[in-house]
Amino acid sequence: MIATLLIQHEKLEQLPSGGTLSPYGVHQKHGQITSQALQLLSSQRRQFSNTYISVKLDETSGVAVMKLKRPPVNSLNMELLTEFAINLEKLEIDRGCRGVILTSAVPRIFSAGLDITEMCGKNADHYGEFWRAVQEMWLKLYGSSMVTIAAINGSSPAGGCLMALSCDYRIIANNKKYTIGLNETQLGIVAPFWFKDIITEVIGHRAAERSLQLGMLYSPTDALKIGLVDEVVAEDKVQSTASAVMAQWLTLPDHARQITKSMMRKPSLDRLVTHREADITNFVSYITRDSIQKSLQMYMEMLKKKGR
Ligand SMILES: CCCCCCC/C=C/C(=O)SCCNC(=O)CCNC(=O)[C@H](O)C(C)(C)COP(=O)(O)OP(=O)(O)OC[C@H]1O[C@@H](n2cnc3c(N)ncnc32)[C@H](O)[C@@H]1OP(=O)(O)O
Repeated sequence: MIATLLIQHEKLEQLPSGGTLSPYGVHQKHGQITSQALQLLSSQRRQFSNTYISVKLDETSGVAVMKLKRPPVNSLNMELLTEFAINLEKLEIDRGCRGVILTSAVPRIFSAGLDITEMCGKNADHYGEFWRAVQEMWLKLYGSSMVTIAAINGSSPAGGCLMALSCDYRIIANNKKYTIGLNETQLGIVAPFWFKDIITEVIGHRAAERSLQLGMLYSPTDALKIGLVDEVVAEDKVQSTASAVMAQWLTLPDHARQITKSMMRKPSLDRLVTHREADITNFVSYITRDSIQKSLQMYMEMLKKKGR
C-alpha cells in the first residue's frame, strides 16, 4: 500500500537524450556521435523524489545520489525508513544503477539517528512496526549488491552512524563540530546485537567494546584513527571524493565484487533474518519498560533545552 502510494507520487524527470544508454556505456545507433550529442547523453539523469528522500540517477555512470531530506535533523521516522527501503529496492532492481552515494540534503546533519518520538509514548504494535522498518532499512542497505558510499556531510549519531557503517565506504567532512558513533548508552538504551555486530566488523572487537559501552561520539579525525570512517576530506570535497571513489570501485567487474561482498556480509544478514521476530519481540518488551521510557523522555527534554 505504502509502496504503491510512493510510486504514484514520485516525480519522474527524464532529461533529453541523443541516443540509447546502457549502464556500461553508450550504444551508438547511427554514424558518429557528435560531441554535442555526447554532452546531452552524459547529462541523462533520472530523478525521483518522495517526502523525505530524493534520488538522482546518472544513467551514464550508473551512480545514484540518494539524499535524506527531513529537516531539522533527518531523524529516521517510520515514513523515512519506508521510503528509504523502497527507493533502495527500486535502484537495486534497476539495471542502470550500479552504485549509490548516500548523503544528506540538510546542512550540518547526516542523520540524528532513529526518531526518538517513534519510541516514546506509543503502543506495542507501533513499536513492533517501527522496529521492523528499522530492520528492513538495514537489511536492504547492508545487503545491497550495489556499491554504497556514505558521503557524511554532518553529524551522524546512533542510527545515522549505523546507516554509514552499512555502506562499503565512508567519507566524512573535516569539521570538528560533526560527531559520529553509536551513542545509545548515553540515552540509557542498549544497541541491539546487529548494531554491535556491524561496528565490530568495521573497527574490531576492542575498539567496538569501548565505543559501545561508553556510547562514544567521535570527531572526524578520531573516527578515522579507529577506522570508523575511511577518509576525512574538506567539507566542499565530500561529494566529489565520493564520486571519485565510486568510479574507482566501479572499475571492478560487478559479479566478482558482488559475490565477494555477499560472502563477507551474509553471516550478519542471516543472523538478523533468522532472529528477526525475536529481535522485534525483544525490542518491544525493552522499549515499553517504564525505566526506558523515562530515560528517553529525559533525553528528549535535554535535547529540547539545549536547542532553546
Ligand atoms: C533492544 C533494542 C534497544 C533499543 C535500541 C535503539 C537503538 C537506537 C538508535 C538511535 O538512533 S536513538 C537516537 C539517538 N540520536 C541521538 O542521540 C542524537 C540526538 N540529537 C543530537 O545530538 C542533535 O540534535 C544533533 C543531531 C547533533 C543536531 O544538533 P543541533 O544543535 O543542530 O539540533 P538540535 O537543536 O539538537 O535538534 C533540533 C530538533 O531536532 C530534535 N531532535 C534531535 N535529534 C532527534 C532524534 N533523534 N529524534 C527526534 N528528534 C530529534 C531536537 O529535539 C530538536 O527539536 P526541537 O527542540 O526543535 O523541537
